[in-house]
Amino acid sequence: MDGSLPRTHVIGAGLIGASIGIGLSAEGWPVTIEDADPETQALAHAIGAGRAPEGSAPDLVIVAVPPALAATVVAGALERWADAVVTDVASVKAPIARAAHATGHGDRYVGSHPMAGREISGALAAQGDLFKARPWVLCPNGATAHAVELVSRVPHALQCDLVTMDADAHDAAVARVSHAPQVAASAVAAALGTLGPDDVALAGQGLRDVTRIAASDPRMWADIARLNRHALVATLTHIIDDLEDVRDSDDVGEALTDLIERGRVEVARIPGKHGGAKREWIPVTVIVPDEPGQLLRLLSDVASVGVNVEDITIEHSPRQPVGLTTLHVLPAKADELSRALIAHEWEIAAS
Ligand SMILES: NC(=O)c1ccc[n+]([C@@H]2O[C@H](COP(=O)([O-])OP(=O)(O)OC[C@H]3O[C@@H](n4cnc5c(N)ncnc54)[C@H](O)[C@@H]3O)[C@@H](O)[C@H]2O)c1
Ligand SMILES: O=C(O)C(=O)C[C@]1(C(=O)O)C=C[C@@H](O)C=C1
Repeated sequence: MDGSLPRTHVIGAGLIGASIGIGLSAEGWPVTIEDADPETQALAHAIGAGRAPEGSAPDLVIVAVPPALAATVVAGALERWADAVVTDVASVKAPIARAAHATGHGDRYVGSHPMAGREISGALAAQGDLFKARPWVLCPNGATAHAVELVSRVPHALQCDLVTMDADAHDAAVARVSHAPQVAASAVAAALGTLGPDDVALAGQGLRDVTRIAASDPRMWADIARLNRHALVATLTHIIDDLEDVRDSDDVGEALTDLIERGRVEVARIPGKHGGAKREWIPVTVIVPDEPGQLLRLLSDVASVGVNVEDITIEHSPRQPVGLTTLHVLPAKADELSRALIAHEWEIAAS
């Protein structure tokens, strides 16, 4: 390494590998990227996720393959490049750390886990800013200070919130904050199977909020469940016990009140957009005709007022040629935005 930016090689050019490649390349890092699938590899090069692999050895290797393959690919990279530091981004850390240490080169391995992703896979879904302001976990587990410093440059470059943890503690925590939520979202979505299309069309925002990740790739989650089975089963047992208490109670209302009250306490502890305290935003819902260009016109009108949109959600109305677009803004800005949009002849929905 010439003392500046590390020559970085990404293995696996799907959603996460290509997003990292785009993000680091945009920061000027020399990135090469490879994928077992030649079409995916060509696509990754075309979208700016890195150049084709070349002869010289990398300083840093980032393994972004499916979870079940991560241990083998990490071990292979440690053997292949004797001076390189190796990291991976798999959603479960302890089994991969064990495999890295079994090679005898575990001091050059630092496990990583960016706590951001999407419910769609593949390079086409990649975004260079996918990880911005999100937690990025490092599990050094016996790595050298040089290896930890080198790997930590990745989350710094991608403007992530760096968190250092032991691999087992990481796996226990993500069972609760990531893996069980996927199971719960899929179970709620699967329960819609008894309904016909007209009944499903009644869905409001509550169902959408709870089921976004139900569209996820089952292959990735099957790998994650197998690798983190123990912690996942413990978490599911906790959730199932709570659900059984509600189902079996003589007073279902009282049992549900207890569950919702405990849930309210815990949900308030989930950090908001930038990892800090959750911010209170006010929703301004606008009725937008389902026609090309209308959403763009709305956002231009919002921009002309100078109000920052903190978040945006779009709900399509199944039987009407309109969509409901909800703009989440700071409380001090909500009235000003509503008045300005009405002046621009937008219809505001009652909240
Ligand atoms: N998707 C998420 O939300 C998310 C978030 C954080 C971390 N992760 C972790 O990131 C990793 C990648 O997930 P993804 O969502 O990018 O998956 P993906 O399916 O989009 O991409 C994986 C890529 O790896 C390639 N690949 C498979 N075996 C390979 C090999 N031996 N050599 C080179 N390439 C190979 C595949 O062809 C594919 O393009 C997983 O380990 C996952 O646990 C995923
Ligand atoms: O936002 C999503 O789509 C995700 O599911 C991302 C998510 C998560 O649970 O937060 C999923 C798995 C990864 O290991 C890390 C991030």
